[in-house]
Amino acid sequence: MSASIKDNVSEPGRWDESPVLTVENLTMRFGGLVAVDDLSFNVGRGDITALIGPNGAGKTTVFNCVTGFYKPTEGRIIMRHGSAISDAEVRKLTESGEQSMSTAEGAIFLLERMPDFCISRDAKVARTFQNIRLFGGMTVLENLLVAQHNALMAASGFTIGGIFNLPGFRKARQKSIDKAVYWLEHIRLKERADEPAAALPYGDQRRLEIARAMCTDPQLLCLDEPAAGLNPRESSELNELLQFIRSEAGTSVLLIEHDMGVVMEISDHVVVLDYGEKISDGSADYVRNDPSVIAAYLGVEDEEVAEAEAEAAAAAAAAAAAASAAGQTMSGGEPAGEQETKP
Ligand SMILES: Nc1ncnc2c1ncn2[C@@H]1O[C@H](COP(=O)(O)OP(=O)(O)OP(=O)(O)O)[C@@H](O)[C@H]1O
Repeated sequence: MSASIKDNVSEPGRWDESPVLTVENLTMRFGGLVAVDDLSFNVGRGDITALIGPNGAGKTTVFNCVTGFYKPTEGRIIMRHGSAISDAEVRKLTESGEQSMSTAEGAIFLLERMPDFCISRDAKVARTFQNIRLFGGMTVLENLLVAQHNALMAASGFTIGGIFNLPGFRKARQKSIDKAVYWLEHIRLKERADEPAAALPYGDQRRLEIARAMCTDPQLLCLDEPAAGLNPRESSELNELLQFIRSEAGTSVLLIEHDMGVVMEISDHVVVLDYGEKISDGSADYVRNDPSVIAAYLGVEDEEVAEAEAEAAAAAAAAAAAASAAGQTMSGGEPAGEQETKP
């Protein structure tokens, strides 16, 4: 398997070189409805990747396949822990029929074979939902501690260590409190740690939900419309948090988002779906100027897309011809930069 996704709608990028996640020929059918149709794309390690598209394009279905809520009808979803995992190792895992395999550098997981709790616990994929799903009656701090339940249970030896408050358990509990406080500081909610989560304003609840996901130490964080319902100030705080997660925590982010301001400002890589198919895949600039994307959002006819694509191709050919003519003129004389420096 090559990590590079070669097709006629993709701009190759660094996300193809060492992806943390590869979605390969993913298809999801609900009876006769094809919600996702032969979709392939990479999520670059340490990148913010946005999955966008009009309503009903299949974005949430892709998330549900990646996080194990749905078993895909066809296709592979490969999660890599470690940047130097070879195609041969991925092939070996696929042929073995197993769900995961350790490698010299890390591990590989085939998510389509795994139950959802193993995807979050072992493959380290965390997610948030379109509707906030905090524990409203628990305090802000408790919401972050409950996310670390697995580690605390293991440290307690599955009860005994916790009941007798043994040193190993005490240490693990302090570590989880320290981690919760670290994230509370970064979402600026430390002062409200003891308040019920439901009492927070909407934007704070969104950031708390993301912090709760971060407390599970994910390698990949999947966010379903994190900016929905936020005002401009809250949107900008969200952008700041996501950029912090990328740069400081080193976690890769895959997000579904309708707010194009947020997508264009923070995304390293954008994948566009329409009617379950990928119509564009590249940098924010690449997809912004892609006529198919403009058409999908504005709803213009196919002929107009063909016309726009023909115009874009003609403009590119004219620019290339002009550049080549200029190159021939220049090669006959002196380079422009040197001429300027001469007395
Ligand atoms: N469990 C399901 N059973 C049947 N059809 C479904 C199911 N889940 C999704 N669909 C259908 O699959 C298609 C894609 O839906 P999906 O929710 O993935 O789109 P989306 O791009 O996330 O849309 P939105 O932006 O509105 O959330 C839609 O036609 C939807 O009705």
